[in-house]
Amino acid sequence: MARNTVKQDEDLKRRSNFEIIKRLLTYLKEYKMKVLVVILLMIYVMACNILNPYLLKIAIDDYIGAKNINGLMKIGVFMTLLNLLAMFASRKRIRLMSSVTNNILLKIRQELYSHIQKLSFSFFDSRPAGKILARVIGDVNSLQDLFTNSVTSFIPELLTLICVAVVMFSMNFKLAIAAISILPLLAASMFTIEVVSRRRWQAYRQKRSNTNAYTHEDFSGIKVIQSFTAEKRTSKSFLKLVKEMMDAFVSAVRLNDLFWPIVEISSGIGTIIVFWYSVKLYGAGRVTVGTIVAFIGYIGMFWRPIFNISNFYNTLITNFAAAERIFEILDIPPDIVSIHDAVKMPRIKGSVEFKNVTFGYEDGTVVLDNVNFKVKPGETIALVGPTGAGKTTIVNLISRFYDAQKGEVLIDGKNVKDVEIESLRSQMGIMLQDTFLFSTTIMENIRYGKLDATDEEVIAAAKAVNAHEFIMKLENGYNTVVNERGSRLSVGQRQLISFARALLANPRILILDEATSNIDTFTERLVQKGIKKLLFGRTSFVIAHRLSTIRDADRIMVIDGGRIVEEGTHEELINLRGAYYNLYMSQYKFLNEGA
Ligand SMILES: Nc1ncnc2c1ncn2[C@@H]1O[C@H](COP(=O)(O)OP(=O)(O)OP(=O)(O)O)[C@@H](O)[C@H]1O
Repeated sequence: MARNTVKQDEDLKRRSNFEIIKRLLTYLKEYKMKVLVVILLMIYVMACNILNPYLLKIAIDDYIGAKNINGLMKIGVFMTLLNLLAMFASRKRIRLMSSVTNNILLKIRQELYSHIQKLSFSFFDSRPAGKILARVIGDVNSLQDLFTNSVTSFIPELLTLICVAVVMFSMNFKLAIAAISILPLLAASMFTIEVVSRRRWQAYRQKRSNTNAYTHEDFSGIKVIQSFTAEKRTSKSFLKLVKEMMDAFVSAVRLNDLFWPIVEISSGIGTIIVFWYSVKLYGAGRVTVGTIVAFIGYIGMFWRPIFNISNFYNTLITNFAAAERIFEILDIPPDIVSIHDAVKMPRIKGSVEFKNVTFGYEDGTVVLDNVNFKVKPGETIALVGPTGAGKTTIVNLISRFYDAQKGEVLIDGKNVKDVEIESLRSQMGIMLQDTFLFSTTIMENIRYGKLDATDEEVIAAAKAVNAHEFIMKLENGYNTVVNERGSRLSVGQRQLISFARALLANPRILILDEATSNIDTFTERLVQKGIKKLLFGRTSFVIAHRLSTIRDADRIMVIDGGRIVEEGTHEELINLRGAYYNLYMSQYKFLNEGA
């Protein structure tokens, strides 16, 4: 998948209008009864609007002229009731339709959210989080107008248009043809605008997404920005992105502004044609004055729905780009999925084997090159090697975050591709270097390891990894709320909490990317003890940075250039005087000896 950055526009496949409309309509299907009621209510309101002038005409001509107070009262009461009802109908329509729209938006958002959660790491590798956020929030919001006002008004407007056209054609065929003669020209102009406008709206959304992604990235990295006093530079980049977004918006809106003049001019020309032709027909004695007067009246009624339908079309174009962006994500198939007849992974005993595994993140690159190893249940493996060697990649394949291009990854003799992903991952504990804590209480953060754990179980896990003591010293103990990512805690404290979380999950295979950060000796001891407790009784892979962890491991695998270059215990490898020895001499000995 091509990689996208915050400042770069995304590539989007263009879809046909028909495809988008069809797909949007599927969301309305579930609410067809409600939508029908909304349409009927709208038709009622429109009929009232059409009837009002007629009733007024009767009141003036038949009752006021004839001084018929009784008749006038009756028609007055009738009109009041009719319009009161129309008012209620309008309110009901708005409420009903906004509830339908909100439900649809909720559904689309949920669909997007749960779909994105199923997508593999490679999807997230390929685009910044802010751009994903822009689609789930911004683009879905854009559909609101489309559903609330446009979809339902389209049908009544079309009906009105058809009714008026039928009346006009039945009154005088030739005049009716004259009245609609301008329509093909109008349709052609609209179509031309649509093609360009759609592209411009898509460009605007791309720019908006870039700004969103940049802001997201910027605020996530605000500490780095401030510590390198890069505020001015980032502000400049932000301004540039915002300006690009604004320009794209202006360019799209400018085109939209052409819509109304075109419709107005067409309506004007249409009316002039009817006038001119009526005079001609009247001169030839082929039409009465009454017909001409009625026709002029109907021309107005004919153009109003055209105005409204054009408005609908305009909204459609403006928001098609959002729909396109939403559907694009929904249509990305997750590439790491359970196969059709996947079996549930039984309780894992813990043997792990790599058989001729070759893997690259992108086509044509090789990160792991024909890797082979076997690990027995309960063994602790320390993965060491220079940066970029492929250590994280190995553990990524064990958890099946990516699939190997060649070879097999076997757990208890079963290929990870043949088992249900959930049953596999639920038995694995993955602890990343950068401990991720959510902005909630410490209790809830630990409970993340086992959602149904009782408070007592949470506390027991915290005690086991020596986290209890420091937690109790916090102002609200386990109910202390940590900031986003846990930034109010020290690195060591965050690690201890993540150990408790992992211990609570009680995984059969543990993957630990050991943090490198220096912490005070006291916390370091606690962390070391915590690690020991965690590793006990389960197969573990530790991307090790502490000499103590490496020494305690049953086996050390030295990875370099995507291959296992040495394997053995600390002593064996030191005696070998090879890659590990060199690594040890250059890194671990001096950095970790004191730990
Ligand atoms: N998501 C990714 N997409 C593309 N390439 C990647 C990705 N993750 C890692 N790589 C590349 O794969 C190679 C191995 O990376 P890996 O993260 O496995 O190294 P590592 O041994 O864990 O390094 P470190 O000790 O620095 O964490 C590196 O060249 C890296 O640039």
